[in-house]
Amino acid sequence: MSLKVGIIGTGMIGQDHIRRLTKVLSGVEVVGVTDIDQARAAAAAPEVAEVFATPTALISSEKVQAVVICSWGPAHEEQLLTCIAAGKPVFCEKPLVTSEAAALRVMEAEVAFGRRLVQVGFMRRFDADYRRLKAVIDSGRLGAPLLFHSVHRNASVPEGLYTSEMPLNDTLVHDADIARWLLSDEVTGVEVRVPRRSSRGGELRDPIFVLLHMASGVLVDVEISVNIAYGYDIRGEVSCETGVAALPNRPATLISDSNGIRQAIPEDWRERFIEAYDQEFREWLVAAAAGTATGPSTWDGYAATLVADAALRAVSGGFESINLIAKPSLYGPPTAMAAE
Ligand SMILES: NC(=O)c1ccc[n+]([C@@H]2O[C@H](COP(=O)([O-])OP(=O)(O)OC[C@H]3O[C@@H](n4cnc5c(N)ncnc54)[C@H](O)[C@@H]3O)[C@@H](O)[C@H]2O)c1
Ligand SMILES: O[C@H]1[C@H](O)[C@@H](O)[C@H](O)[C@@H](O)[C@H]1O
Repeated sequence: MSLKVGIIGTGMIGQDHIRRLTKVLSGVEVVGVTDIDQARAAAAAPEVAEVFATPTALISSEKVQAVVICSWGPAHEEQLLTCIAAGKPVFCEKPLVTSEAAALRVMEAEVAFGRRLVQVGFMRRFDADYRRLKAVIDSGRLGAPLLFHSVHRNASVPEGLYTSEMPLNDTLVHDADIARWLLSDEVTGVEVRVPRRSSRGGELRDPIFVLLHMASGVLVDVEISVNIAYGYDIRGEVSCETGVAALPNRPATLISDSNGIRQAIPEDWRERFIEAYDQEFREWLVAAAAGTATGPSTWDGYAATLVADAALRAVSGGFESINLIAKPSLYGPPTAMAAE
């Protein structure tokens, strides 16, 4: 039997996830869509799907068994709380929410419900290259990790929609989450440096350099560049005591012509992480069909939100510390930092 899913937000990633759920994956049916732009929702809706007037109407419909949230970050809180109140499993695109207070409200509601319902869209955790990198670190054969270099480059970002806070509260959250996950660690403090501004980014602080201090003492440097022009370039390298482990360059067809020999670079996140998104939804569908959620949790979304908040405060210079609440047992054993 197929899981009946409703989609909130039918913009770039909403449309890509509709394609994935209707054309790539099995065991799922998209039965409803909604967007504040009703014409966009209608254009994106698969033939069998109903276009709902509001997120609340979609979430409360008996037709919809589980929900996928692909609206803008600031809209996520209300939609998540409505899903939790309805007891429906929900996949929420990152960022979970855009403030600490909102993250705590969502966590409180899910803990009170008593069962995990929320999976956050940190798709890098489902990427085969990142999974292999983590297996090497976890095996311990290179000794303890000491430094992690994370490079996050976007060719461009949507003009007007991508605001000055977003390098830190929309883009950096991926690097914060992957650092926590790869290193099985928590971020305890953040520093930010703003170098010479790219002339391509208008008023945006771009690029931006972030240093994450982990509870173990590992340092993570992150380059965020969101107007790099040449493609979507994601790199990661972990220096350990007796060796270095890095993400591979993605295999792509080698083109030889009068310009030389070259390999194509992915254009954007859709291309770079296409298999990771497929896998994240495969795993979500299994858990959602059982009425729950696995993978990146509300706790992980909360931790990444605190990093974003601290980074926004650290823009003016200095070190900003992060203080997580004690981890509710719903999200697993206490982390190093929460236990201190
Ligand atoms: N995991 C990833 O790699 C990844 C990639 C892209 C986007 N995202 C995330 O997905 C979300 C959407 O991003 P996008 O690039 O598709 O943006 P987008 O602007 O293309 O689409 C967002 C859509 O949501 C709709 N919307 C906004 N608020 C709404 C509300 N309150 N109710 C109903 N509809 C609403 C908008 O009208 C728009 O159609 C963001 O949170 C973004 O950070 C994640
Ligand atoms: O919403 C997108 C998405 O999360 C991408 O994966 C990231 O690279 C972009 O910077 C961000 O704006």
